[in-house]
Amino acid sequence: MHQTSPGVERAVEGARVWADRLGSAPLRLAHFVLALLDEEEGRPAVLLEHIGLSLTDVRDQLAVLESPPAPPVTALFTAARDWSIAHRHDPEFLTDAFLLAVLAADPGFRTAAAAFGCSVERLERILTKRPDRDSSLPPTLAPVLTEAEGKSDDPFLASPRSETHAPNPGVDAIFHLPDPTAEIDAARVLDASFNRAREAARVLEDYCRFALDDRFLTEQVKELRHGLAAAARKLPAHVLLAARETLRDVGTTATAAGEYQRVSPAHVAVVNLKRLQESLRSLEEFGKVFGPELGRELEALRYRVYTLERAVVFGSASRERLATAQLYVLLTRAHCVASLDWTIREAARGGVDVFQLREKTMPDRELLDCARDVRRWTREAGALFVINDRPDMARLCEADGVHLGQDDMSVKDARRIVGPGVLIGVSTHSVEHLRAAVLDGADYVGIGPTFPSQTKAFDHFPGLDFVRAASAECSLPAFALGGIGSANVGQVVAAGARRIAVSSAICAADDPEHAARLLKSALTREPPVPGGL
Ligand SMILES: Cc1ncc(COP(=O)(O)OP(=O)(O)O)c(N)n1
Ligand SMILES: Cc1ncsc1CCOP(=O)(O)O
Ligand SMILES: [Mg+2]
Repeated sequence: MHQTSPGVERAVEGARVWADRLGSAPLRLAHFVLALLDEEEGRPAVLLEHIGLSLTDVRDQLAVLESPPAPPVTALFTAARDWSIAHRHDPEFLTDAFLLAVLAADPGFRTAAAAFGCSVERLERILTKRPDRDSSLPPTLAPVLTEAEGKSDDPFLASPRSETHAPNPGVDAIFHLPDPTAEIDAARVLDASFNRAREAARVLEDYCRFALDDRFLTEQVKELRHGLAAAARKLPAHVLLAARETLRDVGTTATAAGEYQRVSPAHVAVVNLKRLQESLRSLEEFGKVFGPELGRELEALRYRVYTLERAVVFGSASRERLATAQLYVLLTRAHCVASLDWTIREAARGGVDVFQLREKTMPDRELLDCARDVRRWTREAGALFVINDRPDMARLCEADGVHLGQDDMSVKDARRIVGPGVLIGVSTHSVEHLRAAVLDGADYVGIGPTFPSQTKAFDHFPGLDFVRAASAECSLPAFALGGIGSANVGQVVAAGARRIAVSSAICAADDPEHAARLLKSALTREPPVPGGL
């Protein structure tokens, strides 16, 4: 009677399912391997991924391989048990030992598996930390190393004798702890936390990609996932695998009350950002048990998640607050044909959603008085009010937002003045500026200058190309500006913009309501471009 683990029992049942699925009358060795790989979090799958194999590729190759009929399952059990006794002093063998037994059960199959990277020797070395190449499986199940394996293109197999026992040479020395219980305990936390962090990052990536349609944030999360994978590779697989006992994990049945409640995709993102931070903190702390390097690397990843959280969470709030804002006007009293309050009233009637007070030379006391007036008039008109350049003024006059250029105060410093509830806009002139603004926590961006402007002189115009690039890049509210009027707004919309900011086209118009209406209808006429500004 063999003592197997539930994972092995599931694999034996799964092998029959694979045989049926592939239309094979005899049960073949490949069917066992396919069944073992069905459990993505199981030891065999983790082991193969650790050595750099793609599970999809391995499955595809196994599915078409004409592998030999399997010997009686008791023979496989015996080989796995003997291996487990020899290496783990435990007759109760686990799925990884069973995988080795299956791969070694037939010389032809062993060679075929080695050719696509699943060499018995290579897997065994990782599981046993042994630097030598000789398999310790019983001779019947462990034929000599074949020619085919030595000639493989696989980097792990191409020069087998130069390879040490793990893909990351030297890590065992670093990670080996003198107390095996401490090693297993710490490794078990790391194994679970890596899985948790990887899963949370995947959920977040899906949110950025499919819910936000945000290419830049999606790439940021993907990079983070790769950073996690790179950190995980610094730990030898045998340390993690030896510690993996999901079936005996007391936490798998304990669920918190809120576990199944998610009110929106944004809520899913927030929960998973927290989950990612918590797992990284756990990784960082327990990683320190194995040395300072891993702790430091994981700490850097955790800080990246905080930045990402700000971009995703603040970004979502800004997207919501500015969801319907399409037409934004920069007001300078001297450029208006009549008074500011009349201009605001008329323009708001024509559909202006946001007004910015842009007074570059007004003395502070006058500016604050003016800003307080504009605050009142914009509130009456039901529009948002932003003040240019000056977070201090924004705070004093209770503006809805402040706008900052590349040479103005940083978002971080402005945030300290205006607090969390005030919108911060940032001028951007390139994709690099745009990416930085997203990570800095901007609530919206200005995109420009697009065309030569009567309001401000420029010597460089990122133009419509930048409008196009920006609309493909990020989901933060973005207003194209610079020389935009009724004559060229169509080109801006065609380049992907759904929001614009203008000054002279409305301030200097005899009929600001009509001018605003023309621009607004150009913005709303076109069907929204997917991922457009
Ligand atoms: C909505 C919007 N976008 C860009 C700007 C330009 O800001 P900045 O580059 O700081 O130039 P000044 O306007 O301060 O001269 C803006 N004001 N608003
Ligand atoms: C301040 C500023 N920054 C980029 S374009 C611009 C002025 C926009 O005004 P106009 O719409 O009159 O060109
Ligand atoms: Mg400025």
